[in-house]
Amino acid sequence: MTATLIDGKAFAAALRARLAEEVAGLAGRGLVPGLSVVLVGEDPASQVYVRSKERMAAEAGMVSIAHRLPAETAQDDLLALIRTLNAEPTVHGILVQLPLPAGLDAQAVVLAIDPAKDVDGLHPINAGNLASGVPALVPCTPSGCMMMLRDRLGDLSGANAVVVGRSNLMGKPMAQLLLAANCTVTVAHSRTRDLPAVCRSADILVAAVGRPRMIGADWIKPGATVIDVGINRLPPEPGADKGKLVGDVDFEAAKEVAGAITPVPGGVGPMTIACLLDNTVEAACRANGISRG
Ligand SMILES: Nc1nc(=O)c2c([nH]1)NC[C@@H]1CN(c3ccc(C(=O)N[C@@H](CCC(=O)O)C(=O)O)cc3)C=[N+]21
Repeated sequence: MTATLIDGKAFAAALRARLAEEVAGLAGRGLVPGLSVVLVGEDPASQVYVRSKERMAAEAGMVSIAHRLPAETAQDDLLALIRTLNAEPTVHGILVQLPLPAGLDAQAVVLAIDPAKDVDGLHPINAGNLASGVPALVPCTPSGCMMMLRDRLGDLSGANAVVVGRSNLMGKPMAQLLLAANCTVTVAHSRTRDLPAVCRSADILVAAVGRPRMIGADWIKPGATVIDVGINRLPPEPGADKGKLVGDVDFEAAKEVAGAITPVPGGVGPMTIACLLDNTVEAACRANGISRG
């Protein structure tokens, strides 16, 4: 069996095209959605993502401003920037790129963000609303995964979904969204007993552990839908300057067993950025009392 490829890159491009139309309509009414991305330190991978977010926001007709701060930035200075962005009416979305350099308290920074501008959906108000079934700003990566699952499977009711990974940014909100879609949800992690057997019970398998190619073919139920959230850079081959980007799933092996699978790159990553733009439009509309169609 050879799996259907879930083309996140194409899906994201279509979503961004729809957003560009919506943004053009909003701009005609004098509202230009604005996103501020805060990047502390010089992590090269983070710099690539932040540039990509800026470019795609601009292509969708939105304003995106990156704030680049040195790794030695003091906690109070970072909090002061967040407070300035909270008070700035042209900024509708604030994203602080994680992880922060050592010495900075990410929890305190997230708490300082106005929940209405928290386009990462990390503030406890948004996380709590999601868990309570109240409309919330939902973390971008899980939203992108849900869009691809709904597109592929339609109704998810009754499906056995296994999420491997329990981070606040991905595993936990993913589990909440799957639960809200009436799946039977298992959240597995590094201490789970017999992880391969747990994964093999999944009709929907979402891998978000950050271990390159950990999930092999024999961990996958034949015909399952596999969403690979991992973005792992392998060490470069001799002579190459950049290592290969791989997921948490051994794609070449898994595609012979799964019913459908997302590739890395070109799967969840591009959807994350498109959903970030969607959240920014959502925040801008809510701030201005505009209901989206
Ligand atoms: N507060 C916060 N929110 C985030 O959402 C967040 C973060 N911090 N810190 C870093 C991670 C990483 N992340 C990615 C987004 C898009 C791609 C992406 O588009 N990847 C391309 C390939 C990019 C490449 O070639 O390097 C793809 O998968 O096709 C990757 C990674 C968001 N993150």
